[in-house]
Amino acid sequence: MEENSMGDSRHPRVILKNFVSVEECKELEFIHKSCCTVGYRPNVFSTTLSHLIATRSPHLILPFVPIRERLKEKLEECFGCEYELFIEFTGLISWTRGASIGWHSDDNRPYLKQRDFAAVCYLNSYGNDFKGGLFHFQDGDPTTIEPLAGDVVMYTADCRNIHSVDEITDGERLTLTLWFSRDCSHDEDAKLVCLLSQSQLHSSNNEPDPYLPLPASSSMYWFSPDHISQHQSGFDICWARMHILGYDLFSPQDKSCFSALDSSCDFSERLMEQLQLARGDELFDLEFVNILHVLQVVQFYSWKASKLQTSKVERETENLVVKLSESQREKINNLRTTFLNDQQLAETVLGTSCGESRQHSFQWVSFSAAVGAWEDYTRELRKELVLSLPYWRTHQAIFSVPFDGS
Ligand SMILES: O=C(O)CCC(=O)C(=O)O
Ligand SMILES: [Fe+2]
Repeated sequence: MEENSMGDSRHPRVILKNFVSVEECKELEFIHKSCCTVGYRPNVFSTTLSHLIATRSPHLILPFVPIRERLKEKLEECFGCEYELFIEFTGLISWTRGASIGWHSDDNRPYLKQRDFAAVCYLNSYGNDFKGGLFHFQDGDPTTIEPLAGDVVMYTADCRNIHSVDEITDGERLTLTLWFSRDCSHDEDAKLVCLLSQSQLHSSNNEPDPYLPLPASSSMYWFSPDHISQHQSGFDICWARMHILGYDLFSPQDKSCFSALDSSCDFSERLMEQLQLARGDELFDLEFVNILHVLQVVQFYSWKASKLQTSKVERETENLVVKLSESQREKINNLRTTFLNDQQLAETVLGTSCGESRQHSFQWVSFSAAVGAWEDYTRELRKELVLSLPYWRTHQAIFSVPFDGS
């Protein structure tokens, strides 16, 4: 089928090539890998916009804004329903080994009847980043879509577009998925503006540092193979993502409850504790406020590593790290046993044999530069959010506000 053309009216659908830029894909990948929770189905992870607000990272909504706008405009144009649609849901969704979905339409539950259209943006690529995961339409053309970063598929949510996704066999398949509704009572924007207004009030109430993320309940980050044995076997997905990238975590507080054998201490509290990063036999000097804080910086470094390496980093390497002592190592191992209870499973689910050659070489000097660059990035987005929110509240809608004086 030709790009942008509606082809067969019995199966209203559109494929857009390179609709999302490489840089936009990378930024959304950074957000997902530092903020996602376990999803609604086995081996699926998701990041919703309301979750970003709830975990004190509302500024991370901003990178979605221009993409949502362009998608809605394009969809309305292609399907001839200008000014009729509301975004019902926006989310980053990743599927890992074992995830798949059989033939279905996207409005196939009583509580999904408000869905009129779907837009799926592929943020990474079949073959490069994951294996399996091909998208199929049951009838009409095209039948099969090979997900490629930047491409978008849009289709009606009804039974004219029955589709399926093959099982993922390796890697992590990432999409930005939106559903649209004609029913204004399902407008996601109005709900988000309301949540943002509340969180804004909250953060002005003498919060020490509103830039720092706050983890949700630990169960939202716990991956267990059977969904029954919570906290028995499985792993914390934040811990697992850092493990996959070669990091360990150390708790500078000398608390006995960090022993894997001591179950009297509340599990969820440990994620909120101050943490330090370790790598090999080295301990990074900086203390992070909680697991999400470390993870955002680590993922930011992964995103920006190549740039941070080529730019001249003037800072001294010494004083950044110390050698781990024997007892510190032991504490790290205890932590790991608790949070990566099933290390093998974590590596199978979140690790990949795809694209291993693209892993950048690690340097503490450039990591240290990434800490500062992450703070700058966060501060800029915060500023933009604070400026945008009054306009969003007035219009009860989320849109790009041009700050050029107009
Ligand atoms: O990710 C895709 O390609 C489609 C996913 C899907 O069908 C769904 O979430 O309903
Ligand atoms: Fe679907």
